[in-house]
Amino acid sequence: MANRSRTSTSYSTSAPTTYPSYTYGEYTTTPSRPRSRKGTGRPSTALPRTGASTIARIEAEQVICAVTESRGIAPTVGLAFVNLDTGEAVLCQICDSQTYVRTLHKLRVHGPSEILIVSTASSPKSKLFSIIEENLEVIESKLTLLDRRYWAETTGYEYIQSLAFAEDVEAIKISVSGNYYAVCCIAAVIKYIELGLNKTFPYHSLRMKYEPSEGSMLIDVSTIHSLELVQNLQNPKSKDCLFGLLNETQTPMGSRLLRSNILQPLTDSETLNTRYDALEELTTKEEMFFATRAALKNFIDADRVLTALIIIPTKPTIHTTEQSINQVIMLKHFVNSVNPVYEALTGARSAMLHNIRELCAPENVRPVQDLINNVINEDTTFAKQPLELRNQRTYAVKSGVNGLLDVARTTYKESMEDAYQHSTELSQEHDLQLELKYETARQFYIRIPMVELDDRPLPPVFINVFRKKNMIECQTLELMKRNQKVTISHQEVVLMSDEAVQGLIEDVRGNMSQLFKICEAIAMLDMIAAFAHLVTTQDYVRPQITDTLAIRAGRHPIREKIMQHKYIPNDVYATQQSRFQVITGCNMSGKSTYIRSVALMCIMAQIGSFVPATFASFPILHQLFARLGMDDSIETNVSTFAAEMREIAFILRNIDKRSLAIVDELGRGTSTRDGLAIAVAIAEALVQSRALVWFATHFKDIARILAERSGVVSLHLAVEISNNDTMTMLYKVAEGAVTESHYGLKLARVVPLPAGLVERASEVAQVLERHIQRRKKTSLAVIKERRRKLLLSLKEHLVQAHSGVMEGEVLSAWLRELQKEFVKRMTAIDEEAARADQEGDLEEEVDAEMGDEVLHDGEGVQEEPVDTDEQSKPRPLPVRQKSVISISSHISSSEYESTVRAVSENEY
Ligand SMILES: Nc1ncnc2c1ncn2[C@@H]1O[C@H](COP(=O)(O)OP(=O)(O)OP(=O)(O)O)[C@@H](O)[C@H]1O
Repeated sequence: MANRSRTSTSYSTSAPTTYPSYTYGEYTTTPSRPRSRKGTGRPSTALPRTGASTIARIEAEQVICAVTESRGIAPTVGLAFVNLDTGEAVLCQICDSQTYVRTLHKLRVHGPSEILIVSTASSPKSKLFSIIEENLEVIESKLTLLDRRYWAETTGYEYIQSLAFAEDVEAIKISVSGNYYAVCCIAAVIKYIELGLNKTFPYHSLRMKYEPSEGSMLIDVSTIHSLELVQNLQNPKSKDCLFGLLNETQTPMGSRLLRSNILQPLTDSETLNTRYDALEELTTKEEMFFATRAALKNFIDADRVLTALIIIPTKPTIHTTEQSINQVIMLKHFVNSVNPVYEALTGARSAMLHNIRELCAPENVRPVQDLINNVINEDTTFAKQPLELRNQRTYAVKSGVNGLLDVARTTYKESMEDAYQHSTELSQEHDLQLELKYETARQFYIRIPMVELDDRPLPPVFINVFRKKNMIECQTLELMKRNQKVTISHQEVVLMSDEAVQGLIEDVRGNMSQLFKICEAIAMLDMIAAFAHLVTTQDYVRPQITDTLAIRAGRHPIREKIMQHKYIPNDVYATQQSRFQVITGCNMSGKSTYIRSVALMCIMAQIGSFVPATFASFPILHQLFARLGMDDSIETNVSTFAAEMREIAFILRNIDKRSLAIVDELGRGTSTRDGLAIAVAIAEALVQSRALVWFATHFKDIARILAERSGVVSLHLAVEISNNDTMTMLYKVAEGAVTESHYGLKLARVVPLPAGLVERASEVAQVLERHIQRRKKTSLAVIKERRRKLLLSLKEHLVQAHSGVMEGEVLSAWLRELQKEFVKRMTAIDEEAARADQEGDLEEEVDAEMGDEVLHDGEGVQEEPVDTDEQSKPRPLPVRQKSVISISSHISSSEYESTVRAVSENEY
C-alpha cells in the first residue's frame, strides 16, 4: 500500500494559512503572510528567486491587483492593476497554461503590493490561488480575499465609463469587449480601494489602458473575427478558418494550445526558432514523425483529468465517488500513454523535442504509476463504452483492499448474469432474436429488429417501447428490476472502493506539478506534430525571423485549400522604406485575398508553423490589426460607417512601428468624396505610424496623393483585357496603381445580370462622363463671365474718370483705389478658377469610377445657366495666370489701351 501521509491538497501548506477575507465594512489592514513552502518536498511552481524584485516595481508604490480566472480547462485569467501612486490602471486578460506562466509574468511586471482574489478560490484552493500563494514572496506581495459579489462586470464597465480619461473611454471599451474577466477585476480593485482603503477617484482621472500579455502579439477581437482566425464567417461550423486548417492535432490539449497560440502568437524569436527546429526535425525524420503521431493518438484529455483531481467536492455524492474512480482510471491511462512518446522521440536532437522527451522519461512517470499500481488492478483500462467503463470501475481497486469489496463484486457479477439470463429466456420464450444493450440513463434495454416480428404484434411483456429506424427498443418489468439490482451492487462496490481511491488521489496530488508539466509537453508536441503533418501534405517553408517582411510565392493558406482552380502565388516585400503599400485593382482581382494572406502568414510564422510560400522572412510583430469589409455582418451593416470609424480609431490609437495592419476598402460606407477624404487622412496617419500597412482600395487617388511620401509604394492586381473587352484576372501583383477604368462595368458583363442592365449602366456612365466634362466647362464659363463683368465695370469707371471733374492728386488717389479694388476682386476670381479647375480633375476621376453617387445626388440632370454664345464657342482660359494679366484676353486690346491711355494722359 502507498504511504498514506495525507495533505489536504498538493498546494496547501501543512498548517492552515489565514488571509483577511473582506465583505462590506470589515476591512482590516494587516493581512498575515503565508508560510514558506520550503521543505515540503514537492515540486514547486514558484518563480526562480533570482532577481526577486519585480521588473517594474518601484519601491513604496502602492499597486492593488485583482485576479480571477475562468472555470474552464484552459484557464483564461483576468487581471487589473491600479497604481495608487501614479493613478494608472491596467487591465489584461490572458489565455494561460496550467502553470500560469503568463499570469505570473504579468504579476512580476506590475509588482502589485496587494493581490485580491475571490474568496471562494481559497476553499477548496484553486490552482491559480495555490500558485500565486506559492509565489507571493517572489512577487513581494500580500494576498487578500474579497467577496465574490464585488467582481461584477456591469460595475466594471461603469467604472471604465466614469473613471477613465474621457478621450480613452471608447477605445478602452473596445479593447476590453469580450474580456469579461479583466472587467470584473477592475470592478473588484476599485471597489476594494473605495471601501477598504477609503479612497475614491474623481471622474475621468485614471490613466486606464488595456495591455495585451507581454511576449505575445495583440490581436483584437474584431481582427480575430474578420480574419477568420478561429471561426469561419459564413458558416461557424465550417473548418475553413486558420484554426480549422491547422488543427491536425490529436489530443484535446494540443488543440487547446493551438487555439490559444493563434489568438496570442509569440513575440520571442528564440522560442520561435526552437519551435521551427523541432518542426524541421519532425518533418525530416519520417520514422519519428509517424511514431509520434501514433503515440499521441492514445491520449485522453489530461488537462481535464488532472484539473478534476485537484478539486475536492464539498458535498460528495455517489456520482462524484463514481467520477473519482473514473478519473483514476483515466489518470492511469494518461501516465501509461507517456512512455510511447518517450520512445518515439528517441534520437531527438532539437532542443524542444529533446526536452519533451526528458519530461516524458520513465523516471518522471514511475512514481505516479507506482502509486496507481498499489491500488488499481493491473488490467484496469480506460473504456469509452459506458457498460465497459462501469465494469472497469467495479473491478478497478485491487482485491484484498477491503474484504467486503469482493463480496459486493460477486453480487454485481451475479446480477449482471441475471440480466443476460433474462434476455436469453425472453428470446427463447417469444422466439425472437433479442439484443441486450446498455446506456447510462436506461441501463439495460432490449433491441429487436423489426423483421423479427414478421407482422406479429409485440408481446405485452415488453414495455417502454419505441421505434428507432428499423429497430424496436423496449424493456420488461423484470429487466428493470434486474437493472436495479445491478445498480445497487455497483454502488456498493463504488462506495467500498472509495476510501482506497481517495487515498490514492491524495497521494497523486503531490505529483501534480510534474504531471501538468508532462501534460503541457504533450500538448506542445501535439501542436508541432500537427504543423509537421501540414508541412508534409502542403508545400510549406520554414520562415526566418529578420527585420524584413519578404515572401516569395506566398499563398493564402485557407483559400488555396478550398479553391476549385489553381491558386496563383504572389510575392510580398516590405521594409520601412516600403511600409505602406496601396493595393489597387479591379473588383475580384484578388486584393483582399492578397492582403489577408500576408496577415495569416505572419500569424502562422509567429506561432511556430511553417508558411505556404517558397521563401519567407518575417519581422517580429507585436500587434496585428485588420480592418476588413463588413459585408458579411448583418449586425454591423446597420451602421457600416460608424463601425468602420470606431475600428479605425482603435487602430490609430494603438498602432506603432512594431505593428502590421491590413485595411480593405476603407471609406465605402459614406459619400464618395467624404470617403476619399477620410481614407486619405487615415492613410497619412498610418504612414506616420511607421507600421507595416497593406491598404487595399478602389480610390486610385490615394496612390496618386501619397505617391511622393516616403515609405509608400503602390501596387495593383493585374488583369488582362482582350479585344472584345472581356477581363481575365491574373491574380498577380504588379507595380503601380491600376490603370483600367470602368472595370466595374466590364466585370458586370460576365455576371448573369438581367438582360439590358449592363447596357443601360454603360449608357449612364457615358452620360455621366459627358456631364462631368460639361460641368467642368460650365463652371469655368461662369468664372469667365464674372471676369468679363469686372473688366467692363473697370472700363466704365475709367471712362467716367476720363470725362469727369477729378484731377491732380484726387484723381491719382481715386485711380490707385480703383486699381487696388480691381486687383483684389480679380485675384479672388482667379483663385476660384484655379480651385474649380483642380476639383474638376479630381471629380472627373472619382465620379467616373463612382458614377453611382452622381446619379443618386441627382446632379446628373442639372446644369447651371450659361451664356449660349460662350457655350457654343468655348475658348481656352488662362485660368492659372494671375490677376490683371488676364485682362487683355477679355476685352479687346485696343479698347483697353485706348481707355488706359486716355486716363493716363489726363493724369500724367
Ligand atoms: N491568388 C489567387 N489565385 C487564384 N484565385 C484567386 C487569387 N486571389 C483571389 N482569387 C479568387 O478571386 C476571388 C476574388 O478575390 P478577392 O475577394 O480577394 O478580390 P478583391 O479584389 O478584393 O475584390 P473586391 O474589390 O470586389 O472586393 C476569390 O474569391 C478567389 O476565388
